[in-house]
Amino acid sequence: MGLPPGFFRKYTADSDSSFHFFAALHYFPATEEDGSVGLSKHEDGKALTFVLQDTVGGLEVLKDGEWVSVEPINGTIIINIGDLIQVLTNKKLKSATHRVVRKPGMHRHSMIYVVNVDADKWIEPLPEFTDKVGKPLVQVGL
Ligand SMILES: O=C(O)CCC(=O)C(=O)O
Ligand SMILES: [Fe+2]
Repeated sequence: MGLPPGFFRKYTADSDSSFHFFAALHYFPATEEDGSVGLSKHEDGKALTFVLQDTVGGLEVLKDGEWVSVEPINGTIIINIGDLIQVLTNKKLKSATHRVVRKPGMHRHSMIYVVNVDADKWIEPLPEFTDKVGKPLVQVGL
């Protein structure tokens, strides 16, 4: 990204207010009654999400208007860019739209670790990612 090592440390100095969190998720098998939506399409709102999924699959990412399956690869962790990083980088790094589709007859498990920033940090595009006027494309206060 062209930023010095440790640059983001100042955004997570106060771990009490940044409230990173871990969650273990269980998706039940799809049924005719309930359908197959596990998580409807969304973008992650914080800084980063680390996702560890089992071998069932079902995580999909929207790429050029098409849903692409994020196939489970043993021993890998998926890192999702969240909205906060998208804003800081002025959309150079994109917060991907994704969803989880449940499969018939299969329980799915995943674990997520969400990295946030401190509650009092102002989030707008960093000068390194703006034009000469420094004009942000979007601005969010958290
Ligand atoms: O369960 C997964 O694989 C992804 C979960 C997810 O996208 C989320 O919790 O935001
Ligand atoms: Fe997500």
